[in-house]
Amino acid sequence: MGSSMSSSLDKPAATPVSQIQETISDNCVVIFSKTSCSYCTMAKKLFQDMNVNYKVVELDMLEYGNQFQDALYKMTGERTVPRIFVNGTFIGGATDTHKLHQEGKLLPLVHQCYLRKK
Ligand SMILES: N[C@@H](CCC(=O)N[C@@H](CS)C(=O)NCC(=O)O)C(=O)O
Ligand code: FES
Repeated sequence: MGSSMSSSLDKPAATPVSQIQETISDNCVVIFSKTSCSYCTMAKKLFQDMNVNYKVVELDMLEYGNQFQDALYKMTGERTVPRIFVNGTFIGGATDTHKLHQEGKLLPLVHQCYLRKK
């Protein structure tokens, strides 16, 4: 499963927003998470159960994680975790993502991204 940490995210966050934008354009599914957060674990499990690869950024493992949370606040209106992006777009937190999945809308978004990258 794609759960490796990016070293490019583990340095002074001069432009955290652009680093986040790069990460979400490089990966179909990105979960900004904390290792201590069970909502985050549930969100990861949702994608695992769908056999969908995701990139996870564990903000509590990054020296500048706080700055990334500030950037996520600017981009999404909340600095809570998880913050989940699919196909380059913010889809919400854990609750929103589970709801999208229940409505059958999550997998189509992931597939759109796969098709785009072919
Ligand atoms: N309904 C939101 C709840 C998000 C939330 O409250 N997250 C808490 C942890 S479970 C949080 O981010 N607290 C602030 C922090 O960790 O910086 C979701 O499903 O994502
Ligand atoms: S579930 Fe409590 S920190 Fe996220």
